[in-house]
Amino acid sequence: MDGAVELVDQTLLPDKCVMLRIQTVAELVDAIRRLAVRGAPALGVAGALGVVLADGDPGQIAELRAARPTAVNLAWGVDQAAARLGHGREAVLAAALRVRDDDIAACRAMGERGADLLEGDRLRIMTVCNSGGLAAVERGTALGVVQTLHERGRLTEVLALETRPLLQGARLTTWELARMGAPHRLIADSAGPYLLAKGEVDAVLIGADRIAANGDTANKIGSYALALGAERAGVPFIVVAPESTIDQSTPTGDQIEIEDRGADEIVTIRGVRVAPEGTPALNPAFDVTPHDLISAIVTEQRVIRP
Ligand SMILES: CSC[C@H]1O[C@H](OP(=O)(O)O)[C@H](O)[C@@H]1O
Repeated sequence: MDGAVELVDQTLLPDKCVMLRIQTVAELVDAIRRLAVRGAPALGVAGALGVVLADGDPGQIAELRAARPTAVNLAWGVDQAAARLGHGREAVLAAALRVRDDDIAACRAMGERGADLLEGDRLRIMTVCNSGGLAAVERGTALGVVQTLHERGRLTEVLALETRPLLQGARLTTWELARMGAPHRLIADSAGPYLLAKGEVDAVLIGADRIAANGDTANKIGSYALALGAERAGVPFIVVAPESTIDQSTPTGDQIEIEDRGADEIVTIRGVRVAPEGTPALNPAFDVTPHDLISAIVTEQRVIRP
């Protein structure tokens, strides 16, 4: 890190792969808020590296830590680096790079553990949003399990929800699956529960933004609907997330703050208005899946049965 944080501007994918060179906390906060960088583990790494850019300024560190509320990883990553502030810039940088390197190792371990957990040699996997390397550093969480299954020759296909309103599935997950050569089809969000009911899916794999102490899990809006559909269809519903996403200080999902991202993302698609001018909208960016609808939580260290 030569005084800058470099990251892919995910708002431009899949059309353009452009690297952003971030040199100030203000630039990083903006990138986080507009989802140029997004995904819980990636936010943790960005937050940790952002503490180096803050150069000890407590106001900038506080603003960085609060840039998005739901993914616990952002605050956790900031805290990991900030804990070394009294030991000089090099110590803070070393802590931030450790967050990055630990995430790389964690995603590979989750991929292995998740693939080992699943039974069957020709698996049809459904997923929502994006939980690949773009949402982490490399390989990702739920999509890291998909990549491991693919590498082991055990993947039939991925059914990826487009993931309205910001289309992380349509734009990012398909882009990552195409790059890894994994067979996939894109579906409308509302087709997910129906295809589960039709027996088209062997397992649902999702990432997570915050896992409460009782296992209730906040993830992209639409996850809860898949959990309900999976439960009724008797299909395993598996959360894949690093230990840093588990928040023991939050007792249940009721205490998880769900980010509301405003009406514009609902009434427009990529800048084109799709509802009458002035249409009011509600835009919770996440929902909470109760622990009793979750078959297993796979981390880099263990499989948890909530
Ligand atoms: C690997 S966890 C990624 C997680 O973050 C996403 O949210 P956003 O795109 O708003 O950052 C989504 O909830 C994914 O499951």
